[in-house]
Amino acid sequence: MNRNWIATARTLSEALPYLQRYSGAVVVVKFGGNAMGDDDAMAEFARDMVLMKQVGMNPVVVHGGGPMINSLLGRLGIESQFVRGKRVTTKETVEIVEMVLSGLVNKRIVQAINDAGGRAVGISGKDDDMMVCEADDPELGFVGRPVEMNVQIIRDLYTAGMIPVIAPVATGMEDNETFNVNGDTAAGAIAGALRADRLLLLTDVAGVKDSAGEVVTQLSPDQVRDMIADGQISGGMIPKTETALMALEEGVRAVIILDGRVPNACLLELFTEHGAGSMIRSTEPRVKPRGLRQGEAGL
Ligand SMILES: Nc1ncnc2c1ncn2[C@@H]1O[C@H](COP(=O)(O)OP(=O)(O)O)[C@@H](O)[C@H]1O
Ligand SMILES: CC(=O)N[C@@H](CCC(=O)OP(=O)(O)O)C(=O)O
Repeated sequence: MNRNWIATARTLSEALPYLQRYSGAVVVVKFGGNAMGDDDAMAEFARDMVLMKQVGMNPVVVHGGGPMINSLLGRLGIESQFVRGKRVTTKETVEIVEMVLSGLVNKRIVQAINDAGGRAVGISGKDDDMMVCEADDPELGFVGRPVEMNVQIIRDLYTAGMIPVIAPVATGMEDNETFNVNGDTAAGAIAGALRADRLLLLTDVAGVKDSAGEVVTQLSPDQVRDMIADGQISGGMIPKTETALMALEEGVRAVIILDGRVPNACLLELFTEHGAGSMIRSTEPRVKPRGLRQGEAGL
């Protein structure tokens, strides 16, 4: 018998406890612009989402698209400026941001998931007033901080068999303003409001690294706070880990920061003993299941 077939059968068999464990689980996946890569990488990500849905999980995709916004702004002769990881967003820029995120990037992901056999529906925080924001910081202009979440639309979509794909653009409380929301912030707010079982933050590093450059596979919120305080966590990893802490406080069971450029990163994390990246959670250590009865909670 072909050895590859035997290995494939074993891999499927080994995935059984994880498939049981995650049946019905809500998994919010933040797909950052840097993790998106080329068409092949996009197609692979889409297949992972469709597989998760097929085996009974409820994936919810929240995407970024910072590099794509930079590119269009550059072509228009507008310089990109960031303060503490967030884009300074003028009234003019916010139009470009919405065009790129709700248009180009959102529909590219929707199309890839549909091509892989799923049923993706693209929305932004504006749809059904899902995410209502106020200004984050006057220095940043039209950058929003979510203050009111109405996530029933997301539940309706995944209950009906669809995969929601969400652009981090939102409505303001007054004057019909449009706000640009950092993708990590939006994913954390959505995962928190859904009380998601998992929040996966796909980025372009292997995980949270310590001062020796080693990925720390398991972290408690206190360890994360210490690493921010002593400078081991810096730059773009600060808003990411702060988002993780906030999501945990709101009831998300665990947050994983992982490298989205690794093939099948989400499947590797969810369906193998190996796991991937850095898991941040409050209580028990990272225990992998030995085999659960159908319907038994194991998260
Ligand atoms: N302790 C750390 N572990 C890993 N990455 C870190 C750490 N501290 C700072 N970083 C930086 O954070 C970056 C990830 O944040 P960012 O570039 O904003 O990601 P994304 O664009 O995917 O949202 C890494 O590329 C790395 O340069
Ligand atoms: C306020 C703010 O910074 N918004 C981000 C939204 C996109 C994003 O977060 O994209 P990545 O996940 O690819 O970085 C921006 O304008 O770039």
